[in-house]
Amino acid sequence: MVEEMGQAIWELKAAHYVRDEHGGVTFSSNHDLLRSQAATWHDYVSVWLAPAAVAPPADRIPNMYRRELAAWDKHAVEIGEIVAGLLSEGLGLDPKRLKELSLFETRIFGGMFYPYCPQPDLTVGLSDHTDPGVLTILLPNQVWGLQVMHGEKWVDANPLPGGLIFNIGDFLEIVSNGEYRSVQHRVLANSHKEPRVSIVHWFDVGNWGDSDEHGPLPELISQEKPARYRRFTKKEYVENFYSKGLDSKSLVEKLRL
Ligand SMILES: O=C(O)CCC(=O)C(=O)O
Ligand SMILES: [Fe+2]
Repeated sequence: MVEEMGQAIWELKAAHYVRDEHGGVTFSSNHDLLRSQAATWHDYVSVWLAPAAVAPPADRIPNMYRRELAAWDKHAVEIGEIVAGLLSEGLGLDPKRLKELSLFETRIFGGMFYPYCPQPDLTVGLSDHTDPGVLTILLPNQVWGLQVMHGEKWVDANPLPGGLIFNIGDFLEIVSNGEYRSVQHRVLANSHKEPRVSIVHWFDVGNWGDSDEHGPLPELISQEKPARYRRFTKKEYVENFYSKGLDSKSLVEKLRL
């Protein structure tokens, strides 16, 4: 479906081409184009799925993938909740703790489309970044290109057929007081003739007023393990993300004590 949208006729793309990143359905080329220092080699479809206040009316979602998207979202929520339970337990907390904090209430679907790039040494497909939210689920096709930073080195994250990849985001790193680390990753410009396609589900905090604060969970802070990050407001979080390209400093670096 993302591949179809990527290859779609220009009229369809143009109907959804917007650079507003705060809700609804968008189609854009190089989604952080106006914020980053250099252009990268991808097209991008996104749909805000929840909360309802930012989700588009159903008829704004292109007909060609309305049903598939709803089905995929349902599965992504199921698996996201299972993983959230395991992540809570991994912190020694009640399995429902992260969910009850409304950490998984905002969901954004992203369809990343990386067409063949004739000069892949001149740019990347997607700049080096950490995901700002809580958890990301990736479902890539079999065209290779994703890399993660391991130690000081970029390592290929080769796709397994049908395999899902879960990324910890900055938010979860902070809430877990650094027990989980957000992973730095990037996508190389696609040198294969076939397009690289990756389906992305970002889970983020819902139900969060402008002046409410989040920070390391109090039960994870002790004399032996003092807070590693300061608390922050929604305003700070949103401004940090939207004032820069993907390629510059993450929130984690700014909040580290
Ligand atoms: O294309 C991919 O597999 C990764 C996409 C990604 O990292 C992102 O959109 O945040
Ligand atoms: Fe990412």
